[in-house]
Amino acid sequence: MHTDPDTDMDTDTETTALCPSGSRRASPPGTPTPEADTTLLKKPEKLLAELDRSGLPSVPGAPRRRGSMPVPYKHQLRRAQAVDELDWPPQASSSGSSDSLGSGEAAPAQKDGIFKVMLVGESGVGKSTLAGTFGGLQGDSAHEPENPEDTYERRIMVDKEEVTLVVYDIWEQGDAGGWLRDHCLQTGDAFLIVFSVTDRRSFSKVPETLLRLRAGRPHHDLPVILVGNKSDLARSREVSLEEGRHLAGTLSCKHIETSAALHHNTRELFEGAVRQIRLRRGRSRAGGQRPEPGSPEGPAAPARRESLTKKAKRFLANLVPRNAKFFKQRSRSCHDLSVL
Ligand SMILES: Nc1nc2c(ncn2[C@@H]2O[C@H](COP(=O)(O)OP(=O)(O)OP(=O)(O)O)[C@@H](O)[C@H]2O)c(=O)[nH]1
Repeated sequence: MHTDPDTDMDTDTETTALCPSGSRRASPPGTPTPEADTTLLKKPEKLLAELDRSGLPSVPGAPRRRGSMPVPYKHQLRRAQAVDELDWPPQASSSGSSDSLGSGEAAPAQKDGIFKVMLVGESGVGKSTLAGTFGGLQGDSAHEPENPEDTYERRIMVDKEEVTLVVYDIWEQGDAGGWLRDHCLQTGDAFLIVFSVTDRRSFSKVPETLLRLRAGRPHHDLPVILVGNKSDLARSREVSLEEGRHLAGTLSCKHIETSAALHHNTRELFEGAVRQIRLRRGRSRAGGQRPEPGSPEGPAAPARRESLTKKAKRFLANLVPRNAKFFKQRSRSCHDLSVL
């Protein structure tokens, strides 16, 4: 059992729950946001509210939509319609994030300071509990089903630089969750694939989830961290630390074990996600990112439709690194979230 009080998130950071109108409650730095002031929404409504926020007028001084105002017509559409009729998928931003949610018309410098992290994984592995630890919530009452807080925004210091980290816990299982999963895929700057070390089934689903993520953003070098949660439950452990690391090495991901219940390694996880995004942004600025196909510097767009076999091969090639030396390097450092 680990008890590590140091792993709690910074106390000098600011937490902002996103409100229904999509406008954030701005509290001055250092002012704690009262929990009672937090407006709780169900997941789809929260997402629409976020979409609304990205559509706010960019004119300085223009009024922001209040909760009492009617929702714009496009947001009153059914989910499927809304996806079809809004420009989808959104264009990738220069910062490497599609920015369909959240940052709206932010200046590039601002965008660079916003890091969007998606919690994904099977049901019951502890995604909401992890998100709660990030949001500063504590105790069981924070995770009552009628309080489905699922998006947290905090300003945190990582390596002496302040960033705005937004953590989304909106991943849904099953057919009904397809729309939200697509949003997750297109929006995230980094993905935390959470499994429970006490549930081998959730671990065995990791490659499939990763494949889905990489297939959804084939031309992006997505930061992905495998998170073995519930490490405090030593007696019911079904997945060893070595197995987790080995899988991460094989899949070219990072790996960390956490206990959301004890706040063990949770701070390392979220700060690590920021570092992974920063490293990739730095590399892409230095010219190392793979260009989009069809772009002047990228490979020519395929003239013909690919066969299913070819597509499958390409997905697998993306999943497993081709170069054995590279693979060894990656697998050795998969637990170090401060390096690529
Ligand atoms: N012992 C222990 N229990 C945990 C930990 N993390 C989460 N739990 C418990 O596991 C259960 C499921 O946690 P959730 O956070 O709801 O899991 P989830 O992945 O969000 O589940 P869905 O909302 O169904 O997708 C809850 O009873 C949590 O209290 C942990 O680190 N240790």
